[in-house]
Amino acid sequence: MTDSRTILIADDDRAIRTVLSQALGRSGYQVRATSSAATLWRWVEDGEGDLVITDVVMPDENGLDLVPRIKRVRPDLRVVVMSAQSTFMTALKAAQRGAFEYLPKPFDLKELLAVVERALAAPQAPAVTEGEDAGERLPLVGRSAAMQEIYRTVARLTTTDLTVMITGESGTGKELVSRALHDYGRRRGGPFIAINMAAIPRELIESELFGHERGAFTGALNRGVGRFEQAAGGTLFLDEIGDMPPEAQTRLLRVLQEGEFTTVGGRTPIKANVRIVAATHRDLRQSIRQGLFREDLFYRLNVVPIRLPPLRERLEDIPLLARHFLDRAKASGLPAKQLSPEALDRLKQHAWPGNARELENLMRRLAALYAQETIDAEAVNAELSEAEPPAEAGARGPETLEQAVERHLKAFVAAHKDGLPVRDLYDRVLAEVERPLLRLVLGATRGNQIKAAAMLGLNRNTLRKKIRELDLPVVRGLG
Ligand SMILES: Nc1ncnc2c1ncn2[C@@H]1O[C@H](COP(=O)(O)OP(=O)(O)OP(=O)(O)O)[C@@H](O)[C@H]1O
Repeated sequence: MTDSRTILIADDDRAIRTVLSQALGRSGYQVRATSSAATLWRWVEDGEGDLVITDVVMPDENGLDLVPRIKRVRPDLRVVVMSAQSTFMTALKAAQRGAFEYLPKPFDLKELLAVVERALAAPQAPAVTEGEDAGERLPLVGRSAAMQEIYRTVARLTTTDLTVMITGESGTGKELVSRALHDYGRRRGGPFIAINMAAIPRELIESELFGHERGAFTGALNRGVGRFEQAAGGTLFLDEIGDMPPEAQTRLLRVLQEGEFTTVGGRTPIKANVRIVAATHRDLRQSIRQGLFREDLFYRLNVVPIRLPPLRERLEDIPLLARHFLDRAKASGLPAKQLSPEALDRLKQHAWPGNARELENLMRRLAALYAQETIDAEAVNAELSEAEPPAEAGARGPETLEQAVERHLKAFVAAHKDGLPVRDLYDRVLAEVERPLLRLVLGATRGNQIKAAAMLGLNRNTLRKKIRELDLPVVRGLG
C-alpha cells in the first residue's frame, strides 16, 4: 500500500538521511531529503510536503529557528525536531516554538515511525505559543534516557496549565522540575508559591493554604492571606502532598472540583486561579489503600504524572551533575575545582540515598575543604566513607544490620542539611525496613504465608494486612 503523503527531511548527516528515507519509503511515504535548512525552507514555502523532520544543527541555519518560521507560513504543517544536543533547553525550545515532537538522537526507527504516524493523524495543528523565548538558563542537568523523557514531558507541559504530580525520592529534583514548569510556562509572569505539607503543623495547613478570617481560630488576630490567593495568576507547588491531613484534602478536592475556595471562617467564595504542581516521595497508591490519602483527590492531581528516577538508576548523569554542582559552588564564591577520572568512578560506586542533593552537598564540601584543584578519588573516598561501610569489610568484620541502617540514616540526615522532614520520621524509617524484610521472608518461603508468619513471629492476619498495605506481590500455588 502506498501513502501519497510526502515527508521532508533536513539533516546534514548523509547516513541519517539515507536511513530515514529508506525506512519511510518502506512504510509507503514519499520522501524528499536535503542537507541544508535553506532547501527545506524553499520546499516549505513552495507548499510541498505533509510533514517536516529536521535536525537542529545544520551548516546554514539552526533547525529550531526554522520551526516558528514554518509555523507562520504553514501553521498546519507538523514539524518533528531531532537533535544530538539532547539537553533540556533543546526539548524546551522545540516544544515552545511549536514542534510537534522532539526526538533526541540516537532514536529508534520504530519510535520515529510511530511519531510520524501520530503527526500525520493529529486532527489539527497544536497552538503555537509564540513570543518571548525561554532564556538560556539551564536548570535541569543530565543526559540519561530517563532524563530525556522527563525533558520532553516538562517541555510539553510548559505550553499547558495541566495539573502535574511529581513523584520521586528525596533530593531527586522535584522542586526543581516544578520551578522549570513555572519559569518556562505560560504563567511565568505570575508568582511561584511553594508550600510543604510536611513542614507545617497539621492544624495550620488549611489556613496556610486558603487563608483565614480575623477570629477564625484562637490566635487569628487579623485576616490571613493563604497560598492559593498569593499564587493567583501563577503556580502553586504543593510539596509532600502525601502528608496532607484528611480535612485539608477534602477542602483541596472541593477547590479542584469547583474552581473556588473560601477562607477558614469565611463565606465568600474566591476564584482559584493557580496552576497546581504537587510532589511527593510517597507511594500515594499505597497511602490510598491505607486510607491516608483520598483516591478522588489523587485522580484530580495525577493528571500528568512525572516520576523522577533516583540517582542510582542514572549513574551516567553523575559527571555532568557533579560538574554543574562544582560550577555552582564556584559561583557562590568557593574555589574552582575539577574531578579526576578516578574520582568520578568512585562517585559512580556510591548508592546516593540522598540523590542529587547529596551529590550537591558533597561537591560543596569538597570544593570548600580540599586544597588541590583536581579532586582525586582519595578525597572523594574519604568524604563518602563517612556514610558507607569500610572499603575492606573484613578488616572490621561484616557490617551489622544496625550499622547498615545507621549508615543510611546518616546519609539521609546529611542529604537534608536544609532541614529534615519534620513529621512521621519514625513511621517512614520503619516502613523502609519492613518492606525488604517481608519480601525476603516471603521469597524464602516461596510465598507460603503460614511459614512466613511463623518465621517472622507475626500473626497470620497481621502479615496479610501488611502485605496488602505494603503492596507486596503474593505468590500463589506455591509451598
Ligand atoms: N537534574 C538536575 N540538574 C541540576 N540540579 C539538580 C537536578 N536534580 C536536582 N538538582 C539539585 O539538587 C537539589 C535537590 O533538588 P530538589 O530540592 O528539587 O529535590 P526534591 O526532590 O524536591 O527534594 P525533597 O523531596 O527532599 O524536597 C537542588 O539544589 C537542585 O537544584
